[in-house]
Amino acid sequence: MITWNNLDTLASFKELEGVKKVNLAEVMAGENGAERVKNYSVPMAEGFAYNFAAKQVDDEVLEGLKKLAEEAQLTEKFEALYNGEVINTGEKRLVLHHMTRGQLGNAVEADGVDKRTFYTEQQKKIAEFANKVHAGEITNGAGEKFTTVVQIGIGGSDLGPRAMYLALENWAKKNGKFKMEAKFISNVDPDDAAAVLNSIDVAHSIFVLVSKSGTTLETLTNESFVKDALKNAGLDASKHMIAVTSETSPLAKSDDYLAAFFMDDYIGGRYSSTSAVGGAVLSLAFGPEVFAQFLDGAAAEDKLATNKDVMQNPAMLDALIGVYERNVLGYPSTAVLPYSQALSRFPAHLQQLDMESNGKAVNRFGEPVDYVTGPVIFGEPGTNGQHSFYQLLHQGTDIVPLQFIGFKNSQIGTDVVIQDSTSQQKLCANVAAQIVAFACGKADENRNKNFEGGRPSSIIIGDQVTPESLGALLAHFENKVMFQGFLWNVNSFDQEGVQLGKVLAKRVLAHETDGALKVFSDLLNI
Ligand SMILES: O=P(O)(O)OC[C@H]1O[C@H](O)[C@H](O)[C@@H](O)[C@@H]1O
Repeated sequence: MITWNNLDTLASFKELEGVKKVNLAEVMAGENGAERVKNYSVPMAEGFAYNFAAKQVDDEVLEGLKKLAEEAQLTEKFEALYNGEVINTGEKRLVLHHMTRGQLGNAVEADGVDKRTFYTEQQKKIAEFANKVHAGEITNGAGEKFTTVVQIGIGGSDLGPRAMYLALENWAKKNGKFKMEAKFISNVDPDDAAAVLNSIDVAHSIFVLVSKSGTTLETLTNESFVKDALKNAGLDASKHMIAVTSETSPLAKSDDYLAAFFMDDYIGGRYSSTSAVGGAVLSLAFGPEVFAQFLDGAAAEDKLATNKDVMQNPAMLDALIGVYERNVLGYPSTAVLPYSQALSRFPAHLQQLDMESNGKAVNRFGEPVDYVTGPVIFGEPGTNGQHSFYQLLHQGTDIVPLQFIGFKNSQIGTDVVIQDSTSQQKLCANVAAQIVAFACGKADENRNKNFEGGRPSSIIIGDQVTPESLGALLAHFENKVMFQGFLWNVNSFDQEGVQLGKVLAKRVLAHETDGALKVFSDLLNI
């Protein structure tokens, strides 16, 4: 029997609050620290390891976290989720994104169909379509091959696919898998669509309109923007556009598209990179085989997340340490710091994934909770971040837990030796140095130059950003966020908090305003 309880009602949580806090600077110093780095590491899929040596935990805290995982029934809740229970209580929906990349539990039937069959059929259709585009069997009106794919979408219909495309672009070019360049239009700022349209050859571009609901103002506006551009170029828009949406959306019934591919309400936007939402653009850009490899990596990581043993379940451990930092140590935010240029937009994707999922002040039954939930997530790739906001991370008044991601190898492989080391070695040297600098600090008589240390971080270390490893990394964070939602007893799968602003914006555009809204509207010349 699963019971959904608030974090502060769990005996194991109360016990954890009483456990002696770890002095990170102390435990990370000397031989002891070296031992921790060797031992506090959990294998992940696709050659990754999650190393938490520099987190503010010890064996006693870990014991407490294991008890918490058990009492909060994390494994059982995940099991219920992938077996098709209505986990999204706010919207009364199942949560099935894991099914887009594998089958963890039972077959799930919903809306009269087997869901796994539905998702794989969509993938097959996308693969066939992409292969035909690449083979020149599906062409523009003049019978010429498409060379560019442009995704139009926002939020979950943009961030994940864009981050994944950028992560694999150079890998694909290097490995002979690059089929088409991809561009993305998301913002309703007209400069976004205009700039993208100016940068491409519209006559040889295929546009993927992505909107699960089919009602998102920004996306529909940008669709019209693009259709206008196609018309102005004397082109038939319906020969240049495909749609990815849910079967119940208004877009699903339209004849305006060359083809339509479907996801459904059981795949949250921010969890949709492995569905048709990521599938269409990534299959067109790199070929369906690459997209399938990406799904394999995600599936492998999902499997690990089913493990009952916390020490063999990196996503669960990461989640538990995060909750410990948030609710016991009281740290307000988390920085995600990939030391990889390929992951330049990965932090932006994680911002939505994490903050839209767990930025909640009521539990899954709609009752207010008496504890803090999701942290503020931000990040930039290293080393760029080091020359930007690391000052605050090292010496600011807030302690910000850090999640480093590092790779032994670059993607392109071109490198130079300057001052006896390659750029890749310099990159990796920096991440190693940062972990120790944050954890251990350095005493100095000059207070201004003093580093307290005690600033916790973890690192996920991998070989290279490849389709498989990227899939695994994505699934790790999706599962981490899910487990944290279980611990906080919030519904991680709805996002009511984004509605009010949308409603008020509509009122502004309809000139139905008064008070502050009216004055702001006037100030902005609407
Ligand atoms: O895919 P769509 O239905 O167009 O939704 C796009 C995005 O907009 C909404 O406002 C939500 O906050 C996001 O979760 C969603 O991903």
